[in-house]
Amino acid sequence: MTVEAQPVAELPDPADFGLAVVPEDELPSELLTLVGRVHELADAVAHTEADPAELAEASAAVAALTERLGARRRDIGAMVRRQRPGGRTEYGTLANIVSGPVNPAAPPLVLERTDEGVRGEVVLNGTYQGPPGLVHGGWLAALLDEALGTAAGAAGMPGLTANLDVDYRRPTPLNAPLTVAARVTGTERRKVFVSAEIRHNGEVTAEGTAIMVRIAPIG
Ligand SMILES: CCCCCCCCCC(=O)SCCNC(=O)CCNC(=O)[C@H](O)C(C)(C)COP(=O)(O)OP(=O)(O)OC[C@H]1O[C@@H](n2cnc3c(N)ncnc32)[C@H](O)[C@@H]1OP(=O)(O)O
Repeated sequence: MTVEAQPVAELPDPADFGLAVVPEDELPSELLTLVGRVHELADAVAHTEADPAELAEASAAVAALTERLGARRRDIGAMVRRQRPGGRTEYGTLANIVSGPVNPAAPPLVLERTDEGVRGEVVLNGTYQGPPGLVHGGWLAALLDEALGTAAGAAGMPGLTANLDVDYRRPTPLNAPLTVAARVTGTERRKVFVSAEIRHNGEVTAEGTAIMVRIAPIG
């Protein structure tokens, strides 16, 4: 395969494209704690059998909190800047639905670079349920997509997913440790070919390939 999608030595600063950038170490620990609590809250709500009076009380408390916290909203599209070992700088979408550190709906999946590509571990709670007791296939595709995109970015070739193919090999359990890994397998002009898989107990439960297309402003 030809190698014409050349990696860039240094990724551009998203601030140059008008996006807000928040250094990771400036995120208040109180916010991260709140995100974790709301993440757990969603699972509790999805599975509660509390009685109606308790539910009404909880609903009023949540509505009050929503109004209070929503009064000062960050811009959609804000990015997080992370300093990595060796002085490397990485950017991610702050409220990314899969890996965003401030998104309570995100598992979140934290992906680290490896010699091969990227790898991370994640546990999906009951809010990611599709079939009874199992992870929803759309969420598995989302995890794969994120890993595939991050692998391309980590290789210095960030882009958008043009095509995603997923094979579901085994049922993926909820509330169990999963590993997600991805790597670049080839390039051709602006196309970056990537592959990824999700494993439980070492066994592949889902795997996928994607074509990421490097986009002009960040190419
Ligand atoms: C550090 C970053 C970490 C990021 C992690 C986040 C991961 C999450 C990734 C996502 O979820 S991205 C969101 C979902 N994807 C999108 O919203 C993309 C929507 N599609 C588009 O914006 C455009 O279609 C796209 C930018 C992908 C391509 O349009 P372009 O006009 O820039 O490219 P063009 O159509 O000229 O195609 C360029 C090459 O890609 C090929 N291509 C385009 N679409 C394709 C497709 N669907 N399948 C196969 N190949 C495709 C096309 O044939 C061509 O190949 P050749 O070089 O061989 O001529």
